[in-house]
Amino acid sequence: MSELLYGKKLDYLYPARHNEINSFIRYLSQKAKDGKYVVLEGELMKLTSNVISRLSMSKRYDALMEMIIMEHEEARKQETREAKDLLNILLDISEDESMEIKLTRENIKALIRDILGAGTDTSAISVEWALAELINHPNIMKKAVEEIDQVVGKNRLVQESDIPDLPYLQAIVKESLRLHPTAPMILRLSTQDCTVGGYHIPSNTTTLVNVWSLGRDPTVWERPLEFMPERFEGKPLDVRGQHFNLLPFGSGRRICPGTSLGLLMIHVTLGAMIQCFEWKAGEHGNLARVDMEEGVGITLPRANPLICVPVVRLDPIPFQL
Ligand code: HEM
Repeated sequence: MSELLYGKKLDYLYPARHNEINSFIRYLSQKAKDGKYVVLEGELMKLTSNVISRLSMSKRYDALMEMIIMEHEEARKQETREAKDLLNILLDISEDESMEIKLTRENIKALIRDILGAGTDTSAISVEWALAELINHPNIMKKAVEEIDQVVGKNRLVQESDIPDLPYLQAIVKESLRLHPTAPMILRLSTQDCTVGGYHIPSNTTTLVNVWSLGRDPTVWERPLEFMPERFEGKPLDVRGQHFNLLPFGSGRRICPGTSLGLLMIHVTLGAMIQCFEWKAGEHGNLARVDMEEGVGITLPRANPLICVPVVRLDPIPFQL
């Protein structure tokens, strides 16, 4: 990856970046001329997704989305559309005359961009951390695999509808999200003066909630730094914003809208990975454990990528659900 995005190759891709930055500056200068404000977060997101999209596929994000929207619209006319996707649902909403607020094409593109941006990294990194913990805790791994074998068997793949019957897997996911929340800081802006924990917070103040340290608070969690899924067994503690020492998806009005999807993805991906394979740490599968050092980033990545060798556990692998 760094080969691809480094040195000469990066120079080669310069015109696309240059072009996009020019358009961005042009857009800003127009706003300046008109004396209008700019919502920078959205505009910068547009800039970066256009750059990335052009670098990787020679099309601006906007043009790419336009093509995809047009394909969807064509299929909708001919009623040949297959299973619904989010874009189809958003197009349904945008065509609904009875809606109080009209969803524009721009809104649709922005929503899809948000979803792509917020939904991919977080879910992937969560699975990576959870698997790393399991590799380092063979007894917990063994218990999780036994639960899956008992509930699902060996002739079909674990699926979403199995999750309610896999309480130990659920406890593992909660425990991993407690120690490794992929959005370690959440932001809030106070709309009025308030007092939190004895501190006065004036209105219009940006505050950061440190989800990472809430999950490790020794006054709340017993042996907080240990990976112990058992702490959740038989407890009504969940991760959906009701327990303020466990907020991997945030809480309140701005709670992560992808919580359910994210949780489904993590459980099923992790479940299937350990159902079908044993995981040996290291490039040659010869390491006793994997390191758990955290990297730098908004989504709490690992410092070093998790590299391990999958060894088939079920032969044949039951690809059917
Ligand atoms: C393990 C997976 C995920 C984690 C840990 C996670 C975590 C979070 C957190 C902590 C927030 C901020 C919430 C707050 O401020 O209270 C957030 C926001 C958001 N998440 Fe997720 N997320 C995950 C998966 C997803 C998925 C799969 C999607 C979409 C498909 C998604 C879409 C979003 C969006 C659009 C926001 C912004 C919401 C807003 O600003 O109102 N997330 N996420």
